[in-house]
Amino acid sequence: MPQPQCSPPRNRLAGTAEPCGDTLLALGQGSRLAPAQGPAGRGGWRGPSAAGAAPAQLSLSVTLPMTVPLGSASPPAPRYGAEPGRAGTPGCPRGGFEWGEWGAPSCGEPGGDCRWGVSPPLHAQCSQNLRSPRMDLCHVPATREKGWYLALMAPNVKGPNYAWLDPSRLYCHPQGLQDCVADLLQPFQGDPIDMVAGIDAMGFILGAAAAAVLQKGFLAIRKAGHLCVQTLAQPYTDYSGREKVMEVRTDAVSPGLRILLVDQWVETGGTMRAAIQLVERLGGVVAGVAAICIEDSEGGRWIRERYKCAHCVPPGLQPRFDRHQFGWD
Ligand SMILES: O=P(O)(O)OC[C@H]1O[C@H](OP(=O)(O)OP(=O)(O)O)[C@H](O)[C@@H]1O
Ligand SMILES: Nc1ncnc2[nH]cnc12
Repeated sequence: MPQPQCSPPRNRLAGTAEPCGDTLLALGQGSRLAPAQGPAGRGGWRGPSAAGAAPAQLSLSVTLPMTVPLGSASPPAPRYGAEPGRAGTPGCPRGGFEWGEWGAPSCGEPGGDCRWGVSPPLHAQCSQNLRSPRMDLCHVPATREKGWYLALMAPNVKGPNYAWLDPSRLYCHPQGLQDCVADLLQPFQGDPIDMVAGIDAMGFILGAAAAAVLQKGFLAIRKAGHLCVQTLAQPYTDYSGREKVMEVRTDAVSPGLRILLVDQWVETGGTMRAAIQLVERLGGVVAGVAAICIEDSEGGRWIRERYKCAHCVPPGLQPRFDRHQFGWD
C-alpha cells in the first residue's frame, strides 16, 4: 500500500522574514483585525502592526498546516519513561543543545560570543533562522532534545488583542505533539496522579493527551457560561487585563484527589492560579502544573514556588520567551 507522501516539504514562506499568518482560513462573518491598542495588561506583542480597528465578529479559524504529514515519518519509540536524561547534541562544542532548524540557543547556557552563547558564525545562522521560525510539519530532527518542537510555534500576526504567540501549530506535528506531552510528563514519572485537568481551551489538547498517556481521566476547567451542570466559579484576570471567570463541575473532584493541571501557556499566571483555586476549593490536591512555558512573571514565579512544575523550554531560551521574543528582531 503506498505511503502518504509528505510534499511539498517546506512552508512556502520558510526562509523569509515575512509573517505569513497561520490562521489562513476563517469561517463566519469575517474577522476584522483588532484595535492597535490593547487593554491594560497587554504589551507583549511584538509583531507587525495590525490594520483595521473594528472588534472581531464571531468566527471560526483554524491553523492551516502546509502539508498533511500523517504517516510520513516513522515514529521513534515513545520517550516517556524510556529516557533517564537528555544528552547534549553530539558535536556541540559546549556539549549542549544545537537547534539548527530554528536557531534557538545552541548550548543552552548564557554568555559566550553572543547572547545565545554560541560562536559568531553560528549566531548569524541563528539570527537568520529566527526570522523564519517555522519547521515544516513533516521534519523530525535526528536528535529530539527537550523543546525541539517549539520551533513549530507561530508568532502573532494579528495585533495586541491576541496572545503574542500561538503554540498550537506544534500540535499539527505528530512527533512534536508526542514529544511535547512527554516533556510535560517527564518530571512527574512515578508521582501519584489521579486525574488530569486541562484549562479551556488550548489546555484541553495537551491535558487530554497527557491523560491518555497516563491512562487517567480528564477534567475540563472551563471558561464560564458553558457547563450546564452545577459548577464552582472563580474570577481571575489574565494577560489581556480583562476580568474573566473560570468554572469547574463540582461532581468530579473528591477530597484528596491528586490532579495534574495542564494548560498551553502561563503568562501572568492568572488563569492557572484560578484553576489551582478551583481544584483546592473542591478539596483536590494539585499534584503539579504543566504548561509549554511558564513565564518568569510574578504569577509564574508564584506557581513555580508552590507547586511542582513541568514545561518544555530549555533554560537558554526561557529569557527570550519572558521578553516575548520569537523571531522578530
Ligand atoms: O497566564 P495568563 O496571563 O493567565 O494567560 C494564560 C492563558 O491564556 C491563554 O489562553 P486564552 O485565554 O488566550 O485562550 P485559549 O486557550 O482559548 O486560546 C493560555 O492558553 C492560558 O490559558
Ligand atoms: N498561547 C499563548 N502563547 C504565548 N503567550 C501566551 N500568553 C497567554 N497565552 C499565550
